[in-house]
Amino acid sequence: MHHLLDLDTYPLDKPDTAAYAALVARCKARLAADGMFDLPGFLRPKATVDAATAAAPAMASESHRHARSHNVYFRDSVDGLSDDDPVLSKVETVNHTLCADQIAGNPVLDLYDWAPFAAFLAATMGKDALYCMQDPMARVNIQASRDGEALNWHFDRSEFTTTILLQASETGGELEYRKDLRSADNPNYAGVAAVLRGEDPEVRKIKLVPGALNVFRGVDTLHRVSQVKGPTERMVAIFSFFDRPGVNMTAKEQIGFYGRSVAA
Ligand SMILES: O=C(O)CCC(=O)C(=O)O
Ligand SMILES: [Fe+2]
Repeated sequence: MHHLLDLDTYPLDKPDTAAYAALVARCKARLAADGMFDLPGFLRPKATVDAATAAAPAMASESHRHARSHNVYFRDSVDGLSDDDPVLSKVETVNHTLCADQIAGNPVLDLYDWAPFAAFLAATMGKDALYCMQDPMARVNIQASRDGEALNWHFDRSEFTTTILLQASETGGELEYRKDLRSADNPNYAGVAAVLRGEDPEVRKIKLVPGALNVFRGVDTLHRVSQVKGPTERMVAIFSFFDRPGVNMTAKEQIGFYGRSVAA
């Protein structure tokens, strides 16, 4: 893994060392304070460029263009809210997705299947273990956003989101987020509406650098990727982990996310 990852700075391969414990403690503190941590230079510059370059032809020719009008919950209705509640207002998202079965040989798949990666992520999240998905499509996705496109405001369905930016756009493509906007027992609709109106001073913005590992609590951190501007597409690898092994999507889910299914 040394050729792919900066294991001198981030010793994921040495879980029994004080340096590893210190790194995990730092990430946990960042998650608690900011709802997010990022590790610049995690994927080495050459591996980052290689991953983006390897994905580019398939991205141009066979990615799934996913355009949708959605609310922050990706749900048609929410109990207790009328359909015209501002919290349910629709925003537009467009992006282009390559699934794991379309990026064979890409370095990001080697990283995904390297057991210390999941073990490290679990440690930062205070979990006993995390497991790779079995699903041949969903395991790792590479998503591109092109000139004028954005991933709009949403909460994630999974508790944590783990990404590595592979290629930045000239401008735009920043991750905007508002940590701790809701919790399991408080949906905080007024707070959600305030963010959507652009009136929450606690919204923060981070311009990720290519190669940085980024982890955030997407389930209660409202977030979006701002509109990309310029000829270079923003490309990000998204890694899916679960607290149990062997998770697959249903055929319906695959079609919903990717426009095709490989499920039996
Ligand atoms: O592209 C990013 O940086 C964030 C991706 C994201 O929010 C998601 O996949 O749910
Ligand atoms: Fe998200």
